[in-house]
Amino acid sequence: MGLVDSRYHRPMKLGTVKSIGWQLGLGFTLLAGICAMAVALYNFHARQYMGSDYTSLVAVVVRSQSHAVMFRNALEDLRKRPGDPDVFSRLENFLWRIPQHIDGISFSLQANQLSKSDYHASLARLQDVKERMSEMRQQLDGIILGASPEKFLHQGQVIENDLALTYSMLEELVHSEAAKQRIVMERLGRTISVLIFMILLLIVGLLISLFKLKRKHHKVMQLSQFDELTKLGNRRYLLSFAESFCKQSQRSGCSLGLILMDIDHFKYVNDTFGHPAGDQILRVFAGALKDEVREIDVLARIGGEEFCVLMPDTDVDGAVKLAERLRQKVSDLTQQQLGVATSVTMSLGVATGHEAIFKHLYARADKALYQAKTNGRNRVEIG
Ligand SMILES: Nc1nc2c(ncn2[C@@H]2O[C@H](COP(=O)(O)OP(=O)(O)OP(=O)(O)O)[C@@H](O)[C@H]2O)c(=O)[nH]1
Repeated sequence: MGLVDSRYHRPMKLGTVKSIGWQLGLGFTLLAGICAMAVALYNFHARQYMGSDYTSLVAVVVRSQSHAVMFRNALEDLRKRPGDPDVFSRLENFLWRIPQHIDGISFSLQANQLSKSDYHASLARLQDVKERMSEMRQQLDGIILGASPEKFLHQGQVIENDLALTYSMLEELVHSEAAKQRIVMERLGRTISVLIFMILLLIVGLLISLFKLKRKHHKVMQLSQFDELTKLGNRRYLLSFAESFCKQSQRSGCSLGLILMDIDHFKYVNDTFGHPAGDQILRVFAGALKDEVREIDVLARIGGEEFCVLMPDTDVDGAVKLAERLRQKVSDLTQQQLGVATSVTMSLGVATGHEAIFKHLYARADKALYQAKTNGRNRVEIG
């Protein structure tokens, strides 16, 4: 009498749980890594376009183009009305405003992170125009005092041509960059959608895996605590209640009862009718016990043909009464009920008390069971 016969218990599948945990962790890390790399790569590729405001840059360039046109008109007016003070003041205004716009455009080009090589030549030409305009301001002072405007007009026409050409080149550049930005933004939108989809997929995958893991864990717990043949709890199941029942009995002062049961001459049954018949008897036997015990009692199969009932709040009289009832019920099982052409009896050992340690209660019941066997079997003894 003693330990569980390992031949009749399936091994726990703890390895399965561990491997699922591994797969889960690895899958999550891989996906998270891929997502992070995709975002980082795209950010690097698209950073030139992210912070650029091409709409306002286009507006600045277009406005500057209108300055060039107005400057040309003012030059025309000077040609037609060389002494008109109104024309002088318009020209003065342009010679002051256009360089300021050139500074504004230079700043906007640099701030919008365009590729320097794309706008370098235009910028150099604008700087040159700016310098030439400061010379023209001095020339205009001379014209106001009566000098000939011919040189001024010629230089003004060259500058106006340079400005028109440079601004149209810049407009083309900014438009093409704005088109690229639109494409990048569209791609970015798609990438974000894909990422969100992947994250959702990841969450769903995780939830499914967690659900499966929980089910496997439940199954492992079942396998590790229950006996497949009789569907009763096993020794581990019994022990999971035993110590707390002992503590509770000590605290409440109520007696804890334990009945150990062992089928008599079961080896003979096996040898005579075969193992499948023995299994059948064990199943019927377990069912008969189950019908008799209270819900609060812990019924377990703790060995091959060895069973026990742990009963909280049960004194010796109550325990012996139940033991006798069980013994009677088993010996009354008919051949029809058993499904085998034989009858079955069992020996029982009873122990009750307020033991602090379950092992001590068990040892007393075990000793009583041994007494029942040696005193002729099919009987109850108290330990
Ligand atoms: N069919 C079947 N037999 C089992 C199972 N578990 C243990 N046994 C058998 O139960 C028998 C127990 O034999 P013993 O320990 O000699 O005890 P016994 O023949 O019942 O004799 P006593 O206990 O002294 O009355 C062995 O033949 C085991 O193989 C099981 O799950 N199924």
